[in-house]
Amino acid sequence: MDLQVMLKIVRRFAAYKLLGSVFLFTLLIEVAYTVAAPLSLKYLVDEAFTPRNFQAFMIILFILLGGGILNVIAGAVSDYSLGRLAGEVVRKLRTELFAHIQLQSLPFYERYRVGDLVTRFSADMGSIERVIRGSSPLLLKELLAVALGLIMLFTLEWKLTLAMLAGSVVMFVLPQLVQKRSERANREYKEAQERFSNMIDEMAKGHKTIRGLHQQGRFRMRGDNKITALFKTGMNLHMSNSLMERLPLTALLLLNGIMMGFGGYLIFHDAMTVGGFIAFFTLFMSVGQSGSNLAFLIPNLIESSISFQRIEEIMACEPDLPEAEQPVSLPETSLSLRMERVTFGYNEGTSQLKDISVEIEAGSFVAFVGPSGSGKSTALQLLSRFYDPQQGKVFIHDLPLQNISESSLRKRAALVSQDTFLFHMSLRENLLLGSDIEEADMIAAAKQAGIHEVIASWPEGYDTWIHHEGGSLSGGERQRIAIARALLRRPQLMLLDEVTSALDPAAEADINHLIEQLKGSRTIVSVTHRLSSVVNADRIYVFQGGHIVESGSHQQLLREQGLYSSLWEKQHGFYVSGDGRHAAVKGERLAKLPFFAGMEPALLAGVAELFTSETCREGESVVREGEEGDKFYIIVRGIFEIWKTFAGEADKKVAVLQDGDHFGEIALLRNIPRTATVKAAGPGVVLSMRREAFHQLTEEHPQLLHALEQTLQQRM
Ligand SMILES: Nc1ncnc2c1ncn2[C@@H]1O[C@H](COP(=O)(O)OP(=O)(O)OP(=O)(O)O)[C@@H](O)[C@H]1O
Repeated sequence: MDLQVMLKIVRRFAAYKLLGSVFLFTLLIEVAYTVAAPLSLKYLVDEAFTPRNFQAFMIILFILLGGGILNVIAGAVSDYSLGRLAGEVVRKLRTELFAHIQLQSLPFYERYRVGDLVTRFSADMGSIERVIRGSSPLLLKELLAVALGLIMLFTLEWKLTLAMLAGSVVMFVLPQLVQKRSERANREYKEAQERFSNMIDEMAKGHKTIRGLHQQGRFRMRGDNKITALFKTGMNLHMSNSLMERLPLTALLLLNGIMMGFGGYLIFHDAMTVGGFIAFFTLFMSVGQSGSNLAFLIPNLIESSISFQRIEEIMACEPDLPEAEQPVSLPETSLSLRMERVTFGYNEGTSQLKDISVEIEAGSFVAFVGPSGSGKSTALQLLSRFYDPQQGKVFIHDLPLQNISESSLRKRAALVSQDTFLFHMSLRENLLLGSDIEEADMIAAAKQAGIHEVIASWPEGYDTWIHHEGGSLSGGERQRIAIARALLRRPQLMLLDEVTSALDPAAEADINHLIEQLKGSRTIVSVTHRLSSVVNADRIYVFQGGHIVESGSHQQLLREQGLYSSLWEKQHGFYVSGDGRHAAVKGERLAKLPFFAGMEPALLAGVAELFTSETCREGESVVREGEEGDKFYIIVRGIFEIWKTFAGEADKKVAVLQDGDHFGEIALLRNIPRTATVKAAGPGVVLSMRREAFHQLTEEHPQLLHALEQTLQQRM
């Protein structure tokens, strides 16, 4: 056990001086009584029973009885003071840990997973509490009992006590030898618990994906492995603890032998009375019992000191985004933004943003667009200070972001992200979040976000209880609730991350209309992959590979014929119904696919008719790795992730596709198993064409087949 750790624990007790003193004083009375009681035997036998002295008997009895009553009262006071003391110490530790975790930002939550933190609050705090309430008072009691008992033993018969002490060294030396092993076993068991909790958390949160990708078997296997690890580390811990507990008991047997032998010798040589031996024996048994109780406590103490160290490890994490020493507040006007030569990477050695500069005027509507993974959302996270840049600076209203007080920033700026989190409380509470906003304002915000009618149609309306982080709501509903939640706080700065990605075209048009209305009075930065949403933006920044490669208005960017214009072309040429359930593609759009390039328009119009529209739910797999492929797909709306299995590793997301992308064209040629799984990250609409339908066409127009063969050969 680390002495430093023990000192830190003791220091926590020292903060409660009065309670601590009362506890120690009453404990002393209890121990003194326990130790002195066996001594009465010597006087009972030698002074009262043997000489048949009734008066001495009555005095001893009276003293014993008085001491007993005092002992009972001291015990009750000791229990109360300990209860309060332990409660206060644990409460303070919990509050400090909770507050400290709240100070942390995203990098901390990426380092520590849910299970890591939950285990610290549950198992680790539990073990510390158990030790504070149970083991540490026992430890003190037994230590005092051993110390006082030894003094008494010395007064009774010092030679015998010395002989016993020499023997009892074994009692304490042996457990020391296994202590390191026990500490290691303890740490390993706690880490195994942590890993298991993390897996349960992942399983609960990802149950849709697990089912969607048919991963139950693999998860069961991972679960079995983790349970087996818990079993093995638990067994190891049990064995090392048992060993620690057993060693002193074995040593006690040895000591009994010494006492009988040497004690008998002293009696036979008239160096000790029988009463003295009985008192010595009884007292020694009590001291021995206290000594072995101490040994039983050691595993508990080790466990709690490891738990304490694990909590200290969290407490030692400095917040990644500290508040400035003299933070400034943002004014209540619309706010300008600036990023100056910002470079940022989530991990050391990587850069997701490379030397980017952005200038956003107060009250303007600015969009960040670009391929998936190009860094748009990262830039938004930096603007809302969920991370600090590694190089360069971010300014709001010409104030360095790092100098702005967190409370002012969160009040004036609202980030609406893709992963809306809804709390386990009523919808009303989820919207208001403790603020005293009027009901009418809440409803107005919900109407603006286009969610009021949906909520009003639910039997319990705004009092509907939200379960599973809002998992039973559709992605679009969650997104609109998040927009309403942001709107009703009337922020001057709205940072929107793919807020329309889960909405149908009609709802998307409403939100775009809302943005149009809001701009001017607020500054709006919108990250989106859907370019039709940003045609009216004052300025569009186009991201690629962490750089800003183009910027300007929609018309300017189209004229530049660069990345923006090619993305725009890719996303156009589709027809989508207002409810987003039906889609069709125009022949000229198909001409942009490499294998249809150069085809006659009439022929492409025929190909376009072969497509049928399919809608996909969030988490649904459109194609599954290993399954027979017989369809080719074009994404009309939505974000789709490509997942691949790698032997001996967890499945990996290898790419993300979005509006206008296509996949699975090889299925038009031959029947080979799919090489990856394509899963909808949110609601989506795709157009699909079956191989048989395509082949009917290629029988009449064999050049189609030839073109496709050629393109695929080039790509493979
Ligand atoms: N928390 C994170 N830790 C490590 N890497 C991350 C993290 N978040 C994003 N990335 C990586 O940073 C890069 C940029 O991601 P970002 O989300 O900013 O891109 P994006 O352009 O917004 O794309 P998308 O539209 O797909 O969200 C990607 O390669 C992504 O994998």
